[in-house]
Amino acid sequence: MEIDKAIRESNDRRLKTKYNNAIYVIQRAFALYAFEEIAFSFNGGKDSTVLLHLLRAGYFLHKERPNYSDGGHTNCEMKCPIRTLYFDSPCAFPEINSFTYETAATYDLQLENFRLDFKSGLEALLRENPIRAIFIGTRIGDPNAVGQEQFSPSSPGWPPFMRVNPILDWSYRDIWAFLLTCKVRYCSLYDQGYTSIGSIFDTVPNALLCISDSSTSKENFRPAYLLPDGRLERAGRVKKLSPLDFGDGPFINGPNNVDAHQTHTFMASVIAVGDEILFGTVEDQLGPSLCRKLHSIGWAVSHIAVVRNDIDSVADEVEHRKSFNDILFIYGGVGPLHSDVSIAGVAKAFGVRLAPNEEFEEHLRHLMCDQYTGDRNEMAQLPEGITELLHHENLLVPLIKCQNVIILSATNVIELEKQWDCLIELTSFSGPLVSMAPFVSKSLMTSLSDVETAQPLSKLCLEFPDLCIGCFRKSRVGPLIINFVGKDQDRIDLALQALCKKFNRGAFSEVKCM
Ligand SMILES: Cc1cc2nc3c(=O)[nH]c(=O)nc-3n(C[C@H](O)[C@H](O)[C@H](O)COP(=O)(O)O)c2cc1C
Ligand SMILES: Nc1ncnc2c1ncn2[C@@H]1O[C@H](COP(=O)(O)OP(=O)(O)OP(=O)(O)O)[C@@H](O)[C@H]1O
Ligand SMILES: [Mg+2]
Repeated sequence: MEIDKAIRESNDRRLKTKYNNAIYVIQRAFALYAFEEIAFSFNGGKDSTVLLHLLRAGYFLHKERPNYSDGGHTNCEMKCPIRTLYFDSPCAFPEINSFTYETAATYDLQLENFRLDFKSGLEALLRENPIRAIFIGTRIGDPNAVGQEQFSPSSPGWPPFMRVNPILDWSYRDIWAFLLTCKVRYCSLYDQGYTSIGSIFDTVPNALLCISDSSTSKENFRPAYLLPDGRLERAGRVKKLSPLDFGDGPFINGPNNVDAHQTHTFMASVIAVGDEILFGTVEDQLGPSLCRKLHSIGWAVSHIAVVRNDIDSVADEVEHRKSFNDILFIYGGVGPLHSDVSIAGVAKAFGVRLAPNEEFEEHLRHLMCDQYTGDRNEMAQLPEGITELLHHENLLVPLIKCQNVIILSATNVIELEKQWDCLIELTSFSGPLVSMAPFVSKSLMTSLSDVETAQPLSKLCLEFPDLCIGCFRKSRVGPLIINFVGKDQDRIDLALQALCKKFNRGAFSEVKCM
């Protein structure tokens, strides 16, 4: 069988291991379920193309004992008449559509076409025709791979079937090594710079493969297999909104919802991890800096905490804060040292274990070169099932997001600045850090005593519950500064006038710069 032969003859040991593991999963599925009860979810993408050929090889090895005495040349176009599900969509690229249909015909796939969304299509299918297992080309790093294993039952609320993910642990490089080693056809879009293909509305060629021709000012793209860094596979995908990502948080109305922008203020909390800050030997500068940054994009900060380098202290704080805030930032205690417990604390707060994250491991390997200590590198262990890596070309290592917790590796303000800018670029439109209507503020200064101002100010707070009216003084004997913060300039002006009216003219002066 040509696929099996090509891999066996290759010198790529990593590819061989990945291939053997995937074939093992496929054979397990063929042994567990009747052939008629198994389906293959095929959409013409590169991952499902790899899976198709693995299924052909697995089916061949399952059906017949391999016979290499003829050099493996028989069954060159080995068919695999497996039930194949294609969720056809008017938004699919025509190249993807034609590749899917042509490939299905070439290999005798029993194509069942759906013009419905995945869930409704699967519900209709399972009502009519029992299916117990579906092969899917999901890979770690796909947004929907979180929490999945090679055999994962469908999610609650979905019709019941087993999702079989034979290439879950394959990297971008593995995918291309396989397609090129086996010399199989793949969709032509991958030769035009597309590296991951969604709909025509959310997919463009990957800018990292662009070769601009200055003489014609035309843009050309190198083929997908030349992408030097598989971590940026999805750079051509316009990020979609996921209302589930943050439960009732900033996603719920979507970023374009004017109402959400104008009337809501999202809430963030900041957690610093560091015994040194608590000893007073190190001054935390990241917390105040994060507060300013959050304020500048219209977010309110509900709380800053400093906790010890201790898993339970981190876990308690995260657990307590994560449900009351739209986002939590945590920094300090990130790394390979004994005191770096923040990631473990986050895992504990969510009740999940730490598990090796292959994608993250690849980044660390890249970063550390010979210092990297291989599979046992503790830094590559991330909270299982809740971690999403946020990639940006300016970051050597992606940011780690565990549901609504962002783990920052920054240790000083300059590093924080860089991570923040990337985070904003990645998420200010599509979440989690949706930019909100900015805050506006005005400040008044007065030499009136606290006793004189206390009651009128209390009343003012009741009259303007939408504003944050705060007071502070730089010294006990110096002037009192009254700060009005809100999202509506007119309301702030009204509150200022209302306060001034309660006292003699000239009792207050406006402070320009705070
Ligand atoms: C055959 C099949 C089964 C799926 N089963 C589930 C499921 O059990 N739970 C779930 O949340 N999503 C399920 N999905 C949806 C996927 O998680 C994901 O949305 C889909 O692969 C599209 O990825 P995209 O949104 O990146 O295009 C399934 C999709 C397919 C094609
Ligand atoms: N429209 C669809 N019809 C059938 N299966 C689908 C569809 N969309 C996704 N799938 C299944 O989900 C898997 C993951 O989709 P995903 O888009 O991540 O990968 P791909 O399309 O194979 O490759 P690429 O990442 O290059 O787009 C596919 O391999 C396929 O098994
Ligand atoms: Mg795709």
